[in-house]
Amino acid sequence: MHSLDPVPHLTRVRRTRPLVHNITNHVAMNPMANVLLALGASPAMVHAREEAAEFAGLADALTLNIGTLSPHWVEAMVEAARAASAAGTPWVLDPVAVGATAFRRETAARLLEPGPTVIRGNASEIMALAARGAGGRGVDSTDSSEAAERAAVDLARRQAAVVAVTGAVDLITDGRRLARVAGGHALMPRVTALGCSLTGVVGAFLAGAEDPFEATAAALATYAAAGEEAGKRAPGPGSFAVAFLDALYALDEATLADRARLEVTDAP
Ligand SMILES: Nc1ncnc2c1ncn2[C@@H]1O[C@H](COP(=O)(O)OP(=O)(O)OP(=O)(O)O)[C@@H](O)[C@H]1O
Ligand SMILES: Cc1ncsc1CCO
Ligand SMILES: [Mg+2]
Repeated sequence: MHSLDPVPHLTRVRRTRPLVHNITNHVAMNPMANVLLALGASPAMVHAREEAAEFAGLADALTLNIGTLSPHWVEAMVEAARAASAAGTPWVLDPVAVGATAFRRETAARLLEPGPTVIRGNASEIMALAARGAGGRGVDSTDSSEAAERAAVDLARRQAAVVAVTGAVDLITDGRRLARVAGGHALMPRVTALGCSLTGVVGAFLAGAEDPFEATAAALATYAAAGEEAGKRAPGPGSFAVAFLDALYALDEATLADRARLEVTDAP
């Protein structure tokens, strides 16, 4: 068992206020920007092909999400990914519903090429991506994160990337280490784009981090702690969405240290 303290990572994000460039889906655009602001990062949603690569070169981190694709956006994403990789800027791929259609599979394959720092998806998405095949029904997971453990470790090794699988328990692996983050709240998957927004939070934690595996696990532990706090106050998804932003904003280092349920072992 290795130890991993998420607190210094949250401190770094709030101190440095990283500029996070996101090309995300139409559903996530607003909630994701609000989540990043509540966290203490600076979001920018910049998707035109004419400027995506240039902006990726300025940002502290980039995140790409294939939730509501169109051909123009795909080219913007590919160019932004190449620019980030060339500049040594960390970037995250969120392969929304990748198993559902050929367009998504082909786009994900093109985006794996320039080498994401982190791949963050739900269990069905990570299993489909690892198998290079179909799987899952849509944007919601039909599998548990435990079922995706082997796929996550294999994908991390094949891509030389960190892979994060979210669900009731989150898994994070770099192919060598495996972290489990418990906590969060059952209302989290009942609010749209909370996973997409988490992808932005992972981007914020990657900015200036030495170890992307540790930074990703810290991001997921922070998210789970905020979700747990929000769940104490919200009776349903509508109020949960608001309570979650407030909880993320209010989350202090002592509460994170107290709430974080994070364990790290060797990957199987
Ligand atoms: N049953 C659950 N209990 C606690 N936390 C959960 C549960 N399911 C998901 N979460 C948390 O919700 C967040 C989003 O994960 P989820 O797997 O729902 O992403 P997603 O499917 O990509 O979401 P979306 O596509 O709607 O943005 C993560 O922080 C995860 O830990
Ligand atoms: C609902 C939905 N449809 C495409 S993207 C998205 C946001 C959650 O992934
Ligand atoms: Mg998702």
